[in-house]
Amino acid sequence: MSSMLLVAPSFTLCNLQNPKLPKSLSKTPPPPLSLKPQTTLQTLSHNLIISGPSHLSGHVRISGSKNSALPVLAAALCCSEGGPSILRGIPDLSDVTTMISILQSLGARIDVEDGGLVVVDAEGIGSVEPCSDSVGRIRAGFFVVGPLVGRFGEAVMALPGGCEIGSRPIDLFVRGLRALSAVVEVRHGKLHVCAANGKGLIGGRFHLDYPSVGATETLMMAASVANGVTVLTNAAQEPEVADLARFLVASGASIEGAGTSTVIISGRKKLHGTEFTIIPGRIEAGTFMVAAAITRSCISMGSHLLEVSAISAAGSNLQAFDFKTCPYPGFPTDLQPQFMALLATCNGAGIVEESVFEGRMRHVGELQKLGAKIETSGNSAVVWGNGQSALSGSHVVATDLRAGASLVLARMAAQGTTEIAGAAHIDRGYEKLEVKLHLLGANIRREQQALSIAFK
Ligand SMILES: CC(=O)N[C@H]1[C@@H](OP(=O)(O)OP(=O)(O)OC[C@H]2O[C@@H](n3ccc(=O)[nH]c3=O)[C@H](O)[C@@H]2O)O[C@H](CO)[C@@H](O)[C@@H]1O
Ligand SMILES: C=C(OP(=O)(O)O)C(=O)O
Repeated sequence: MSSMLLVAPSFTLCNLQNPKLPKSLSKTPPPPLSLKPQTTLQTLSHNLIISGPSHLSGHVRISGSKNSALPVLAAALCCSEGGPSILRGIPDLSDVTTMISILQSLGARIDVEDGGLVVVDAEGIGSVEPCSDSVGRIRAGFFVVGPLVGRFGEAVMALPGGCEIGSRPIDLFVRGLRALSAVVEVRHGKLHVCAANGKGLIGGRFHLDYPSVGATETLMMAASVANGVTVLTNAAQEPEVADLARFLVASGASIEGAGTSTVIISGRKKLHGTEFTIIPGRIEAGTFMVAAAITRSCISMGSHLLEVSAISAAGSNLQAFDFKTCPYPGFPTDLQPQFMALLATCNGAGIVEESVFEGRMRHVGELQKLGAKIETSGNSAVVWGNGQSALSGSHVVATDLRAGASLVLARMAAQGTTEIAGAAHIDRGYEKLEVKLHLLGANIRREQQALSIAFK
């Protein structure tokens, strides 16, 4: 039916000469398009309903780090002997569930217990092609290419997903794997990676043009189960990179310098299962610090590693500040939207520069709907803060994980009751955010609505 509709206008033009209709076409007008839905998809939309302004008090427990849990789960694929990897502090996040389904699609056996315990038995995995749908949902799904090609000499990967905050290419992964002697080709939209000699990867030197977290982690995993020594320069220095190295070393790898810009990995053919506890989430901790500051409250924080840590307190008269996001040890891009929300409630103008991701300003429009005075130019923004009463209620939409967090924070400072749609983005990286905020005194609840989407 659609091809007839497309052909019809051009036929009108040809018809002026000597119309010769192909047999498959006729001059009979097509039947009117049926508006009757043929397929209906039922899904749940998650909204957060927040009444503000809130005042917080009490203690919050920070969960394990998403960006540590995801690569450590991927790295468990390197462990081919000596029992399973017993991982503690793994947060209950939808990204973790997706990563677990990726490992299961490869044949890993996984037990998820209460309290953040996940046991991964990757000894008998029987596939080198993880579920494309799951890999396409999260950025870290792609990281399994490192363990797979390192251990089996082969991997077939769909392209990764993750927060839509820029183009997020994978060129550094590809060039890095090539430096370890892999052959990388794209066929039918998938990346086919194999060790050139048909056996395993061979260590090599690789300089990252940019200190990419994911590329550094992926290459560290691949090099841990390669032959020979690998040297990575201009490597990412994030604490999560160092945490991954701690896991790999506990599993038998030899890695020096992780957490600095030069990482030296001496490949070992086999890694073994181990017990490991991941670090708490510094981005979640930072988000709760902003929660305290934006509501001019005082809270304390603890985690599975440190029972009581810093008290976060804030006076009522906060002055604006400037910041620029950069790779570690610079200001983390994953806290930029939350701190932008805080700036909207400070006094004076603050300049925000986003240097890590070229598309991480999508929260600006939503913060503006809440009354924030923000002007953007490319990847910079000026926020004119106007004290705590600057924000008021409006329905807004979370477009990605940290954008969602910034809207929750801004809404807690704002007057009135409204909803934030798209809470599923927040669930990717925060464990029960609304429950934790509610326990601290925020007036916040989740509403699930059944949505029917009709396809014709
Ligand atoms: C699962 C995980 O750990 N996610 C984190 C990780 O993402 P991720 O590992 O994707 O972030 P990267 O450090 O790789 O990305 C930083 C910059 O490098 C660019 N780039 C990256 C790879 C590449 O091959 N080519 C390239 O140009 C990206 O487009 C981006 O502009 O680090 C980011 C930066 O701290 C965080 O925001 C993410 O929360
Ligand atoms: C960008 C983020 O995550 P990811 O890299 O998993 O998309 C984030 O955690 O803010």
